[in-house]
Amino acid sequence: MASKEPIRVLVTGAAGQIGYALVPMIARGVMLGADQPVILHMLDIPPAAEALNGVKMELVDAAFPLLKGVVATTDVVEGCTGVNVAVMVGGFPRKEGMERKDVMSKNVSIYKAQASALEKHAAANCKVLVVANPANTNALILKEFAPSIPEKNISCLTRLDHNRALGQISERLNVQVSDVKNVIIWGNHSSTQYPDVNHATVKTPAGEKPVRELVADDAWLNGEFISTVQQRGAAIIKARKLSSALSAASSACDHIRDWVLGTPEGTFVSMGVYSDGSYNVPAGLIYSFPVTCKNGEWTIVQGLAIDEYSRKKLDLTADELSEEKALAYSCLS
Ligand SMILES: NC(=O)c1ccc[n+]([C@@H]2O[C@H](COP(=O)([O-])OP(=O)(O)OC[C@H]3O[C@@H](n4cnc5c(N)ncnc54)[C@H](O)[C@@H]3O)[C@@H](O)[C@H]2O)c1
Ligand SMILES: O=C(O)C[C@H](O)C(=O)O
Repeated sequence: MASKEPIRVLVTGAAGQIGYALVPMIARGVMLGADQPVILHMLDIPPAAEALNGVKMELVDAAFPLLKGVVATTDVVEGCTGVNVAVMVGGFPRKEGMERKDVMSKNVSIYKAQASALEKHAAANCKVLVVANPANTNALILKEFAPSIPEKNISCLTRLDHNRALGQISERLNVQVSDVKNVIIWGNHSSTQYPDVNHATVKTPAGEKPVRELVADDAWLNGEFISTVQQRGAAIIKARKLSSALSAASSACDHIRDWVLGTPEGTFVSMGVYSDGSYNVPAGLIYSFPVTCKNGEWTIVQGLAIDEYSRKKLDLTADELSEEKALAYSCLS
């Protein structure tokens, strides 16, 4: 059987800690499939060039059968040329005690510059995932400064929050995480996000049951559960003195895999995507919605009932994103 053509995957910030966890996952087929050859493009900035070269040496040493080539560069044009998937991790991470807004000005100017490079040099139909914070707003800036990239091709990572929500429910109910599905992260990848279990279910021997019915503790679901998921990034920073890396890398693989290869029938996942006004979320924000994916395209799940409690939470996180958007533009001007 003829083998598939390699897919070129760009990872920016590849010498950083998420990059170090992510590139071996991609080279092993975790992101695009066990039969899909890949060529890795790794981009970082000149102060990280030596470390980046060290990562390249380790990729060679690991002798990954699917890895058909490695481009390790500090030249943004070389990094972006011909890429089919771009995972944008490069930027300055939040440290203990910093608010996400503190990292805004540094990161939005990077995303403005890299938008132009991707627009000019990436493959047509390149799919872009922004991981670096503020993830939704960096993705929005990338979209606005790369007007020829279709908006459906630009997304940001909230799958980590989604997976965190699955993990919390699985621990609480003592069930396999793979038996929990259809949690939703609405809004911003920040502490205003709304982790919603109102449509989530668990596979049980007696069929699928609603999470709310099985947990049978609305005070926990509306209180500690939500704040644990919202604050998980900060809790990891406090514990590790570094922000999450292996879980972020793994969730980035989940995001791209489902986008490219499709979501299982009856399952939805959370992705930060350009709002079309669904669920009365203002158009023109990158907002996390429940989506299904098929044939390489995501579609927002429509028609889910939103109660009054949820409505307020959807609006609160939208308001924060509108403020971030204004702040980002003020940083750029
Ligand atoms: N969306 C999420 O779920 C999520 C989760 C965890 C972390 N993050 C964010 O991901 C980003 C990366 O985190 P990390 O822990 O890997 O940070 P890190 O500091 O270890 O790595 C970042 C890398 O980016 C590089 N870099 C800086 N400017 C760059 C540029 N202009 N072009 C290319 N590379 C550049 C740095 O040299 C560094 O190697 C941070 O913004 C962090 O807050 C997001
Ligand atoms: O919260 C952060 O700044 C880190 C990261 O976005 C995370 O969610 O782990």
